[in-house]
Amino acid sequence: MSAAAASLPDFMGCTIEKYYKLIEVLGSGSFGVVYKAIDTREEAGSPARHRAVKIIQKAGRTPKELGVIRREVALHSVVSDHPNIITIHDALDDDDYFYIILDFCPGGDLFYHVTEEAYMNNDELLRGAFVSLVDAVQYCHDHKIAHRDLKPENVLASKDGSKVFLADFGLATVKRMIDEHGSGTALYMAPECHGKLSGDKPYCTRSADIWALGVILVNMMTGRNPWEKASMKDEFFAQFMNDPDYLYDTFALSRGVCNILAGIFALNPLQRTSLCELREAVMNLDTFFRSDTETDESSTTAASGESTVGVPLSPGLSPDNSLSSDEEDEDESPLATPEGSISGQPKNIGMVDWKVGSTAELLMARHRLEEQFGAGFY
Ligand SMILES: Nc1ncnc2c1ncn2[C@@H]1O[C@H](COP(=O)(O)OP(=O)(O)OP(=O)(O)O)[C@@H](O)[C@H]1O
Repeated sequence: MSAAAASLPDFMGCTIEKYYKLIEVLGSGSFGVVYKAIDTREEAGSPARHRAVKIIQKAGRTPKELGVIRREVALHSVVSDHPNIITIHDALDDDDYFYIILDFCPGGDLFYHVTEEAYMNNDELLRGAFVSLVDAVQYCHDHKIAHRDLKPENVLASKDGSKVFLADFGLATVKRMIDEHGSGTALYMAPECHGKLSGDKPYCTRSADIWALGVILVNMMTGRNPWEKASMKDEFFAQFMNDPDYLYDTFALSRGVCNILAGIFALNPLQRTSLCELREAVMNLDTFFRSDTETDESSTTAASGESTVGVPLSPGLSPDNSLSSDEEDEDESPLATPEGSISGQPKNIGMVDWKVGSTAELLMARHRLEEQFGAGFY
């Protein structure tokens, strides 16, 4: 049981905002507990009948931390109409809790499907799911939002793993460049996010998202991690840096996908494959996996079909996935305090103030300025 789950009362059987009856605990994370709910307005059998309700306690959080939660909901709301991003239907709060009403996703998260090896040696399932994820991230970037914590645990999936839905915008930002190092989940962080390799310089949040997609692709193809941390102190990453064939030699992957990975894992973020290029390359790829012929010709570890190469998967390693991010001090986004949202009875605090209001205006203003003066002016 997570700390959040332990400190929250049992909401089972409660009805939130007159309509959402909580019927089952789906899981808990660092900050809240997620229930399956029935929307009592919907007929039995309607796809909209089931919802997920995430409940986050306010007690013990600073105003800044509460602002981070509101920002998460606000940024998620901006992109939640994409088919591969989990939909937020409502965001409510009362004196004590936030209640975030989401699409119910019955298939668990991508981490589960990766551990079940759902995508291994299944080119079309993998291609469809991975490209959907790329599309979701592209949609975020088109709306000036970088996710910053892309990992299989933050992607929900359909039961067969063919459909994926990006979730958990807790670290998302509208900043293109950021100088906050070490924020995210180490396994998925690009070298420049750790700071050392790039001299602690500010880095591009969207390029870092692309790197994380590369690690997720390795997870989906192999059920393993390529390294624990993209740092020269990491034995596997150091091997990758010294040998361009490291991934090809380690895993039973096709030459084609290793070339794609080489573009994603470019050390220089400016040389990293763009999302458009990545999508196109994956769509045009013959196969992700090493063919028998290719395997016969190779005398590598990968050729033996060995599944203990690379780094094993380990869930939930997000030591820096913190609510107390210093980013809030300088966040340019005026999202922190939607009027009237903190006190009083549970009510709809969200979609008008947060979605159509300041966030959207800010993003649109940025978009116009970028069109006028070019990207990167801020
Ligand atoms: N929309 C949803 N539909 C179905 N299950 C969900 C949904 N959202 C979350 N869950 C389930 O609830 C669990 C907890 O989700 P939550 O977002 O609180 O935490 P997390 O992502 O595991 O952790 P953290 O917030 O610490 O990153 C998830 O692992 C998932 O199994």
